[in-house]
Amino acid sequence: IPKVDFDRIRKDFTVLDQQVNGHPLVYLDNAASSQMPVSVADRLDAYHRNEHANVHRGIHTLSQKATDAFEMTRRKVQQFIGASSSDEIVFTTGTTDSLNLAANSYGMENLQKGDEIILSEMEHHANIVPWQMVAQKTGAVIRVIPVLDNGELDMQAYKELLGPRTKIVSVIHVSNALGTVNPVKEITALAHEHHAVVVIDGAQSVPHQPVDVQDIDCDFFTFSSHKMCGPTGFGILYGKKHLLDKMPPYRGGGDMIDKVSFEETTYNVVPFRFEAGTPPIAAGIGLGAAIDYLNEIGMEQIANREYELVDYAVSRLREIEGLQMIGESSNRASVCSFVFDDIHASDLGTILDKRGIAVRTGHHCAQPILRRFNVPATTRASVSFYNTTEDIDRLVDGIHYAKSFFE
Ligand SMILES: Cc1ncc(COP(=O)(O)O)c(CN[C@@H]2CONC2=O)c1O
Repeated sequence: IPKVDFDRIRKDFTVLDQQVNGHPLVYLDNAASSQMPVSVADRLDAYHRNEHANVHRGIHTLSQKATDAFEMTRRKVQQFIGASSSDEIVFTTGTTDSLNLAANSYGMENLQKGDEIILSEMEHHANIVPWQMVAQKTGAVIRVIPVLDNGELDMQAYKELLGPRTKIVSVIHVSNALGTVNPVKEITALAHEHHAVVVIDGAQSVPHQPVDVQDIDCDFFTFSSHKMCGPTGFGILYGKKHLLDKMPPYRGGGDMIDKVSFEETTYNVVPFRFEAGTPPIAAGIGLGAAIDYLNEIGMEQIANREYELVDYAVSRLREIEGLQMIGESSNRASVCSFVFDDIHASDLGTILDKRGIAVRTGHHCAQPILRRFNVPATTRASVSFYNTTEDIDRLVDGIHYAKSFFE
């Protein structure tokens, strides 16, 4: 496989060419949202300028062309995550929407009082709150897999939590707060031994490594376009066809119906049953362009590049006196989270921004895991394949500069 020239790749991200506060931008907030290559921005521009029309029911040419381009993304997503059919690809507005759909449609239909939903201590709020809402309505109970001191799941505790009342296991693939990559294939196999259904929150895995949902054998898988070089406002719920077929829609309106009368309404087939109203057409086409871009580089190459960068970041950060990494797992993707005893994360983030360095500080919509590590906030640097070791060096220099303020 020819080695990818990532220096040339970086030039595709013109947003990185700017100055921030008089310094060249160093963008290390990719876990929050990735940047968009020129080819995706151009695709969106071309659609808006020359191709826009509403999709699915138009009989005129422009509508058909927009429909073809939009539905092409469904097939691209199917191929990208290794689904067996494009019918298993539901378009949503993002991972949060996808998880709410899984919880409100599959959850509400299949949970009885006393049934158990297993989550983990490191979940993002998008994979906690929808299940709490459904548990309140159904009387189901939420059980939580603890996280070890190194930021990995306590798999022994997980095995002990599994039992005859376990109906759903919903866990994060890669922690957006710690960077830990969880053994989702093993988690799924263990859950299936107890006839539980498995939902994987893949928001932080799909952008950074090859994902094969049939190999994992999970029942549902969710992710967002804006974390994988695509536009915001668009995401995916993958679901095994035999499960989606039995799920009721949880949002009603146009397109998701077959026949409507005031006496009775019948629904469209899967996946359209779950896609009410005019979809974010441009964003869907933009995601298709993002997948083309990622496929051209190759997810293996992207994963290897990012492992190199995150390993370099961890080794350089570890040299800094007083820095405490939160989440020490060697099996990590993209994210480094850290704290200092004597510098609050938001102060550090503000000073880094003054030097053109973009990181995220706070609880990263994962308050339980920060509480577990007894920290109010962390500073999180998250890399993507278009970052460089110079970006990491600038981050480390920026931290030393910030420390000088507090010494
Ligand atoms: C693991 C995980 N799950 C769900 C979500 C929600 O995705 P949407 O916002 O696209 O619905 C995020 C977003 N990550 C947050 C967003 O900002 N910083 C983060 O780490 C996430 O990292």
